[in-house]
Amino acid sequence: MVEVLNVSSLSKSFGAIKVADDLSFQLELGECLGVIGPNGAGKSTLLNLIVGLIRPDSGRIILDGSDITGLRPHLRARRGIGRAFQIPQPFPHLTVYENVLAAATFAGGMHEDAAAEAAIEVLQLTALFAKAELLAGGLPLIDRKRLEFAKALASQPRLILLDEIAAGLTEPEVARLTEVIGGVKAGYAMIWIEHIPHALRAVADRILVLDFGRKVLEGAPGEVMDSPAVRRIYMGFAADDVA
Ligand SMILES: Nc1ncnc2c1ncn2[C@@H]1O[C@H](COP(=O)(O)OP(=O)(O)OP(=O)(O)O)[C@@H](O)[C@H]1O
Repeated sequence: MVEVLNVSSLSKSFGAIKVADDLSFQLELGECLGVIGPNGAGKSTLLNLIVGLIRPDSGRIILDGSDITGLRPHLRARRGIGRAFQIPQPFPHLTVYENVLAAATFAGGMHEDAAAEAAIEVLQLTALFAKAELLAGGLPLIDRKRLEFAKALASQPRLILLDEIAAGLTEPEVARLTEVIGGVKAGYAMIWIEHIPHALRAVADRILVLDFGRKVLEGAPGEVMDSPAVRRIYMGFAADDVA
């Protein structure tokens, strides 16, 4: 087992609001940690703490054995943290290939042939190869989501952070995106915030439940999703709604 991320006793408050409250968890290579919790629970804040956009009040973040708690965001990115957002933001006037190539070059620090090879490999992994020459701005939402994920992969990450990447997709599209994410996860450590329970069930190895910045529960997806407390309090639906 290779530990990629170790978060210990991470705390952060904005004024009187605790957005991270003594959070600790670990993540190994090939593992996907799903993160759920109600609106305002601190899920995006956790990712912002990990990428360095927000500094914690206390606690430590260790990536691949090195303490990155004090590092600035661009230096953390260089250590191998890639992020994909809910709203994809490709360069619309560049092709799909050029977008991924730009990520491999500028975020991944690769040059010429190596960047081109990496871009092609990522396009294949994300089922975008056939669309490589299309302009990113004209893609349907599912392909823009794939491209968002492809750009994160092209940045040569060890740790991939996914922030509600499946939001806004139809059911069949969620399944297609989930297949892509599940297909590559063995090579990375992943944290995936998502409000779609069955997407997390399909890919996540563990699920961490946040509320008011606190870890309420962490465990196997079935166990966590089937917990009456999670169904009622944190996800706002009744037991029978979960597939
Ligand atoms: N920069 C900031 N300054 C002050 N308060 C903030 C800041 N960023 C986040 N917050 C507050 O921290 C709390 C947690 O926000 P966060 O976006 O992390 O929640 P979330 O779990 O991701 O919610 P959602 O599911 O709605 O995206 C919220 O109350 C939010 O208003």
